[in-house]
Amino acid sequence: MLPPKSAPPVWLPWLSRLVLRLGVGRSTALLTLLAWAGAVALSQLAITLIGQGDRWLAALFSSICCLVITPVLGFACMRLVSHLDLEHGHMRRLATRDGLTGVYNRRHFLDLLEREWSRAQRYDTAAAMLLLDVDHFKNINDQFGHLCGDAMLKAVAEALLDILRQPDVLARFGGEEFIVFLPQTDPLGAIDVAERMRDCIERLSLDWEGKSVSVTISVGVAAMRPEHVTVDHLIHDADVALYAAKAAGRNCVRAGDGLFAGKPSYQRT
Ligand SMILES: Nc1nc2c(ncn2[C@@H]2O[C@H](COP(=O)(O)OP(=O)(O)OP(=O)(O)O)[C@@H](O)[C@H]2O)c(=O)[nH]1
Repeated sequence: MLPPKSAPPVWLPWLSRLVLRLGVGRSTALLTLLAWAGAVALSQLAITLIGQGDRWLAALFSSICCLVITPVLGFACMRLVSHLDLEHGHMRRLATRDGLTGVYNRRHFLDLLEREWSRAQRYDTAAAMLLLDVDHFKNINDQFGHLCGDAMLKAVAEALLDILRQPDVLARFGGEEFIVFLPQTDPLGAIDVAERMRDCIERLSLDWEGKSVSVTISVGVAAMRPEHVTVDHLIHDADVALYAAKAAGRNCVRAGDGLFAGKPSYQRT
């Protein structure tokens, strides 16, 4: 039987909140200052208590308090604060990232999207959404095993990240489905990105137990339009376009109706 886990000290949550609020540098400085103030108070106490009897002993004790206790406590504070900061980073990562691929998870993507959406609407800038689905992914699991499927999803996510610009947001939307928000991107630009992604994944090859495994993706493209009242409308348009890409035989890009304001939907030849 495992020994019962001891409860964390009561001051730890308080310290954790302090590090979150002030950051590593400022909380280390504050704690070191407190340690120094404690050491000075201790040395004053020593001078008062021992000072009348032995002045040398009092001077030695107060020097030890100031010269030894302050750096030791300061160093300990720095270690503790860095450790708490690492832990916060780890927790943040768990809350916002997909555990397998490392890209954003669906929930965090939707949070980010709300922010990006209001910014695009406020400044009246173009924006687009891509919904990508790995074709016949079940076959990869069935033929090469689930671990190979996992490795393939990681490779796909990495390849997609390589294509995107810094402000673009990529997330794993579901099992073998990814979603991308492209701020300040017009419809033609979005289709260009989608086509480059499709082409890159088609050329991607995973070496698995001596065999070369490859997949293709279908991509649905939707552009932000005045009729879109919420982000859900944009996602819905991308979903409809993705469905069209699947219906057209997969490994292709399709754009939502109305993307070109009257012009026919994009077709890959
Ligand atoms: N290895 C692995 N497989 C997953 C993961 N998430 C979902 N899948 C699998 O992805 C497969 C998706 O299958 P389907 O929804 O039938 O779609 P598909 O085979 O890709 O076919 P189309 O989408 O129609 O082209 C299922 O077999 C799921 O088990 C995952 O994290 N790892």
